[in-house]
Amino acid sequence: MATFVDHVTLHLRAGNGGNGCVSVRREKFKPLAGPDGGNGGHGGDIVLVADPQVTTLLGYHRSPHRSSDNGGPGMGDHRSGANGEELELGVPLGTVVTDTEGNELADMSEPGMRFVVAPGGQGGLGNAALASTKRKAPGFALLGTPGWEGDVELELKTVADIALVGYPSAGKSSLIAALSAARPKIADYPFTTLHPNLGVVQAGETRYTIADVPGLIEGASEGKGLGLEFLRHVERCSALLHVLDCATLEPGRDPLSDLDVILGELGAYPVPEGQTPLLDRPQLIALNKIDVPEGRELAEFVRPELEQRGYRVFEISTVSHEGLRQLSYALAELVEKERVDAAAAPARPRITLRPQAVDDSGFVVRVEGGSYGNIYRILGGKPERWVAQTDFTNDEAIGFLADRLAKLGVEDQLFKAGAIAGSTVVIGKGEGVVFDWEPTLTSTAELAVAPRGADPRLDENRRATHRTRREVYLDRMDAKAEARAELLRERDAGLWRDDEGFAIDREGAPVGDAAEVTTDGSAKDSEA
Ligand SMILES: Nc1nc2c(ncn2[C@@H]2O[C@H](COP(=O)(O)OP(=O)(O)OP(=O)(O)O)[C@@H](O)[C@H]2O)c(=O)[nH]1
Ligand SMILES: [Mg+2]
Repeated sequence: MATFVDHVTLHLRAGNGGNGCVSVRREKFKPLAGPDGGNGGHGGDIVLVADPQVTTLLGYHRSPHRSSDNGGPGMGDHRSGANGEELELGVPLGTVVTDTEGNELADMSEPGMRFVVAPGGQGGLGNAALASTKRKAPGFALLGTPGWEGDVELELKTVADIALVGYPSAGKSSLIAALSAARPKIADYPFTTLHPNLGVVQAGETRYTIADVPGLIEGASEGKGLGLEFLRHVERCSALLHVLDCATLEPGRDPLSDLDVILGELGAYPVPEGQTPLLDRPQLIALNKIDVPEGRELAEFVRPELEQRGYRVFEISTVSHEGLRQLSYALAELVEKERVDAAAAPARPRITLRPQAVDDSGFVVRVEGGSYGNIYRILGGKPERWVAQTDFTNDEAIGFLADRLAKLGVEDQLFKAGAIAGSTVVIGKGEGVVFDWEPTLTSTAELAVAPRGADPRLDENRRATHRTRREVYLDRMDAKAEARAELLRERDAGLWRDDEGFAIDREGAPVGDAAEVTTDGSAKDSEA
């Protein structure tokens, strides 16, 4: 069974960048002749290309996982790794790309349009490229960054010059089959067509496309029948052809009231901003099934009224092919006019070609409370990429990262946010990379004054100033003096006893048999 797919979720993984290489050139008599590690190659991008040859998203429905090649690693002797090959995915014209939250990323409406949906990772620099006058022989290289990985939604919105609209079984599919090479399913029950069919019509010099859309019923714009789901296909067509059934046997239906219902539904459909409301687009009317005698009578009966309402009306039969030629030429004329108008109209604003504008300039420090105190989270394109590029088993690489972060101003911002030495710092979203922060700034003066309003000195590690220390000293001296005076008073009163509990007489000599052990000092003296 043919499945129609107009909506798929693609799972993408763009190639990772290759790692840079650490290598030192060796020459005869000169074993350390400078760094020569090459750069890693870039990972391949995944690119969506609007391709008129592709008509369906079915291939992506069947295999939604796509990935592009990784970049090759750098090598010694200044050899760079190969770039990963770009993966091009052809999508039909009219494919709208959205992220998983439903934000539109790109509208693949023009043939050949390219959209980098998943950028590949960056290749890491080799140690040759990292050498500078200060760091003549780097013992590290940068890692390649991972390619973009995630899901995007593809939705096919039919783009055609003319959309056929009408009640179920009005003969829309029959008409497209009669006018073009399209062979949709035709049957005598409502909602035979479950997905739009596209047909290409050649009328004289003009070639145009028509879309056969599933039948509309009352309430379609609120989602009744197959309505809402399919009105969005009408949204992308520049003109409408109403197909009205003149031979229906259903009670209570006639071409005029059918038209009013359809117009009501089209009018209630909210088109996206910047697009012409459906009813403001050019419309023609085809009165179908005039091969049936009652049908022809009815068509002739309603025709004047429709013309009075300003429509061009065609009486046709998809069975006998009566009236089809005039209709196809009239449509061609309309399409030509639309094309001229569209060319004259100011160009529509260009659409975004990147998933998000890559904001590489800045970063933010976010303070998050945690069970072990505040966590300082650094978010930003550069810091996050730099972390991904760092080989954390290599101290030199870590030092390089620290220098880069400091140069970007990350340290200053951490101070401002109130971080102190030993604070937990996380770079990146989610788990990120966690550090115990060791400020690399050398000036302690800077350390002390930096966190305005949140001076760590006010908290635990308070260091006494000269003055307070003096005060404390004097206090202590006073207390000592007082204690001594008290002691002397007690001794004078004969109350005082030494540690062992012996009373001491006025001269300071112990009383009784404790003579040898009065004090440590006197015992030592006697030993010596
Ligand atoms: N007698 C006669 N029957 C027709 C004509 N056009 C279509 N039919 C019949 O009407 C029925 C419905 O035709 P479809 O072309 O499937 O109608 P549809 O508008 O595509 O219907 P849905 O896909 O359900 O919306 C079929 O049985 C056709 O054979 C016509 O000009 N004359
Ligand atoms: Mg149909």
